[in-house]
Amino acid sequence: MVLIGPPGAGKSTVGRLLAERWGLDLVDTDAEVESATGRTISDIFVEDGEPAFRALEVEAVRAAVRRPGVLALGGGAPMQEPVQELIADLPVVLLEVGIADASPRIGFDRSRPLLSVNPRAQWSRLMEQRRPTYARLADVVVDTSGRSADDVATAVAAALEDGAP
Ligand SMILES: Nc1ncnc2c1ncn2[C@@H]1O[C@H](COP(=O)(O)OP(=O)(O)O)[C@@H](O)[C@H]1O
Ligand SMILES: O=C(O)C1=C[C@@H](OP(=O)(O)O)[C@@H](O)[C@H](O)C1
Ligand SMILES: [Mg+2]
Repeated sequence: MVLIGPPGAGKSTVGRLLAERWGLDLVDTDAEVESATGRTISDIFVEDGEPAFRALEVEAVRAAVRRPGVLALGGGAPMQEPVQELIADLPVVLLEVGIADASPRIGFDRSRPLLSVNPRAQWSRLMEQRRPTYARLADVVVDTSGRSADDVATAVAAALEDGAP
């Protein structure tokens, strides 16, 4: 199964919790890109630009969908058509969050380069653009506002009828 949603929705955290519950591997595309290149997401954005990061992200998804497990995508990954094609046959769960909950979770440090300047406005603008695509791709939507990551994992599992993917 695949987790999508805005930065701060908890995709990486809830993905790890679900993988533990189900005894499956977790692939977090950001972590894969960092370990494949030996560089941080932030350095890749600054030194090579966003298109270079997006190409690496597609390759991480391509490798991940070959094996069973939980796949946590970066927030921008589902906007790429090749990613949409690669995840088309997998159950897709959208983790929803508003700016009020996302903001303290993210803390808006430099680890998310798209949000390093005027982060709250950037987050809101990006999510306005992305929301229709997220909604179109999602089989299940789980609201994370005011819920712990554990509760979110439970809600995702219940929404998928406790069946591991
Ligand atoms: N439901 C939640 N409630 C509170 N904090 C959360 C929740 N989910 C994740 N977090 C925290 O928010 C931060 C961002 O979570 P992360 O999993 O990296 O989100 P994403 O991968 O969607 O950007 C982390 O510090 C994480 O511990
Ligand atoms: O929204 C985005 O475009 C991005 C989100 C990040 O992942 P998270 O959504 O896990 O924070 C990471 O892939 C990169 O900084 C770009
Ligand atoms: Mg993440």
